[in-house]
Amino acid sequence: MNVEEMKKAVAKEALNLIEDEMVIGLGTGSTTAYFIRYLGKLIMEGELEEVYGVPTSYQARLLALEAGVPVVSLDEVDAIDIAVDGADEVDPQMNLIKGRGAALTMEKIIEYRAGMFVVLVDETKLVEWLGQKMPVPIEVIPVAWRAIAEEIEVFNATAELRMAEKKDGPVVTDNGNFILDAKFHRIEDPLDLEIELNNIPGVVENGIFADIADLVLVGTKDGVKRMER
Ligand SMILES: O=C(CO)[C@H](O)[C@H](O)COP(=O)(O)O
Repeated sequence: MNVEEMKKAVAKEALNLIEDEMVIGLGTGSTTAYFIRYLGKLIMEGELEEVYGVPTSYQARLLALEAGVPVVSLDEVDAIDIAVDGADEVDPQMNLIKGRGAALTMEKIIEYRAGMFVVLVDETKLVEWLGQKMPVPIEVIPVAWRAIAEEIEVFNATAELRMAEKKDGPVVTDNGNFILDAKFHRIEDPLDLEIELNNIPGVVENGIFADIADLVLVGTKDGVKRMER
């Protein structure tokens, strides 16, 4: 199985958790994109009824509309039954780094609120400790980016302003903010760092998702494996 097949396998596995009348948080990224497409297919075929998606980004919203998943926004629902999303790193305690797609703030709001948060990854995302491969994305108020980058150095880390690829200048998030990518040597205490980073004035949210995932479906060469609490 190659990485793309692993992503498809976990996306299909996650469909087993979906029932009629559920409100589903729809994550962002290439793995969740498979899930959204498969979900749309089940809805279009009449296999699932009265399910609604709450998108975590414009990407998720557009995909859901294209796939035939009815979308509602967070302020229209009383509760979110389940949220399904990808991740950039997963440690053995199921702490995550997310935000390569710059959607971390809405992702965290929706996933925190969900009755169950399911993470879909391929085995390349598994790490021994957070920060092993990926920087921590931090969404910041634009004018504060430099001040916050300097504050982050206190944590013995370096922060870079994320630049856009098909636009001149920095990436601007769905919320109109900038992203700093902060490289830490080794994150010993993810929950503590998550809280500390959010205490810096001007930080909107950061991409450490400590202690929030309920189930991680891992696509491996030998099939889908589960990590759960
Ligand atoms: O956090 C995210 C977007 O903000 C994504 O879920 C994360 O980057 C994983 O994406 P992919 O499934 O494409 O590897």
